[in-house]
Amino acid sequence: MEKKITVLPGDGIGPEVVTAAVEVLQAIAKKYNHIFHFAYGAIGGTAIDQFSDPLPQQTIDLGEESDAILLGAVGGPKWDNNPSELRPELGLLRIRKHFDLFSNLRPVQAIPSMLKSSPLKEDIVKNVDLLIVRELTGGLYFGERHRTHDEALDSLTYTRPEIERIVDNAFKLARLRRKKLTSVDKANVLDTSRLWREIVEEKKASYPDVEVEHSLVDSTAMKLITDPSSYDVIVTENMFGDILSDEASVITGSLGVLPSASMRGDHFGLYEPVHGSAPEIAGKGIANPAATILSAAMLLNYSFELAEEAKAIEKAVAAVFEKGYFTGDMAPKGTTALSTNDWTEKVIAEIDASFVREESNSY
Ligand SMILES: NC(=O)c1ccc[n+]([C@@H]2O[C@H](COP(=O)([O-])OP(=O)(O)OC[C@H]3O[C@@H](n4cnc5c(N)ncnc54)[C@H](O)[C@@H]3O)[C@@H](O)[C@H]2O)c1
Ligand SMILES: CC(C)[C@H](C(=O)O)[C@@H](O)C(=O)O
Ligand SMILES: [Mg+2]
Repeated sequence: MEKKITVLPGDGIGPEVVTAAVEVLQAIAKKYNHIFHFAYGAIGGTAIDQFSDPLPQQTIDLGEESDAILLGAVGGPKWDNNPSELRPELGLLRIRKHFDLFSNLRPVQAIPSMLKSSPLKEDIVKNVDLLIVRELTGGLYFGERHRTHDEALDSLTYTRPEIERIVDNAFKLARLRRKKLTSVDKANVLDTSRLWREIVEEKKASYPDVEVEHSLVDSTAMKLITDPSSYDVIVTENMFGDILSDEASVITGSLGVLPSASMRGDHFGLYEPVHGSAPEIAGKGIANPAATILSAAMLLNYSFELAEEAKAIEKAVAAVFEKGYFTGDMAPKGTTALSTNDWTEKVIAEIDASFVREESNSY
């Protein structure tokens, strides 16, 4: 298979974790005889520095010409006092909107070897396998806004079609999993949430095999920590999904392992870790690349329908954790943490080794 991937490293640790993921994709291409063309573009703070624009037209054009986008992270203190139209984060919001990537999938799985890295009790996290489906192109992030010296406005709007498409998407995903859908809102206060809840109730009839519950976002935040294994698919609006997904990283022990896929309903997608640019550790070569490597696995699975290759990456990552290799964010006390490069090499070695094993099994 021959495919074109746009790579947008971004800021902070973005370039470090993206380099790791590209190396893993190259290893997969070599082993499975695929050709992946990587075309690099600018986004975020580095794009502001080079082009005075957090999402230059060249970057959009690259994305248009490619089959998928792999992104690192944007943002950092250097640009924190910029005017709102020159913020790195705006590049991310604009690329999501431009490509209509309304469905952001954020899986959270606690694999046994990670359990010791979680501050939560092993009993609580051991069976967690949930998927947050976050609406990504509406809500507060894209509402009418205004700012004067003494007043600021951010508005939260959702239309029926915007809610319908993400809710449908979540029901379909729940069907492929354990068939339980938790819709998270703040319907005791917000009108957008009441509309959201009404639509989930209407849609329920089309998916009679899926069990549905409604849950208020504040108590969901609590239950996500006290009883995370009770969730299968969680569907929610943009801002709630942003907050709950960072919270869910506590289950796995680090933000550095949560991947994501942002989809628009066909095979095209943008893949990025849930975490940000972690400026305080940038340039040190110690960032955890697992989230971006696992995002690359999602890319292979969803955009290229290469399920076996995606599985090979996931298995390799799990095997590296299983053997007790961790970067600093996850390494248990008293153990030596691996650098980003060394940890990535372990993953590539696992991919190579498993491939040799499978090849020899076939004779
Ligand atoms: N998708 C994105 O590009 C994205 C997402 C979130 C935040 N941001 C931006 O990132 C900047 C920093 O934000 P923040 O500090 O609130 O969030 P962050 O996710 O960058 O970092 C939160 C904490 O997690 C740690 N961390 C994150 N990823 C890690 C990794 N791969 N390995 C090891 N440790 C990791 C950081 O060191 C920090 O302690 C801000 O400018 C913010 O706007 C960007
Ligand atoms: C950087 C920011 C705009 C972004 C968001 O809020 O969507 C980030 O936190 C994320 O989770 O991808
Ligand atoms: Mg976030």
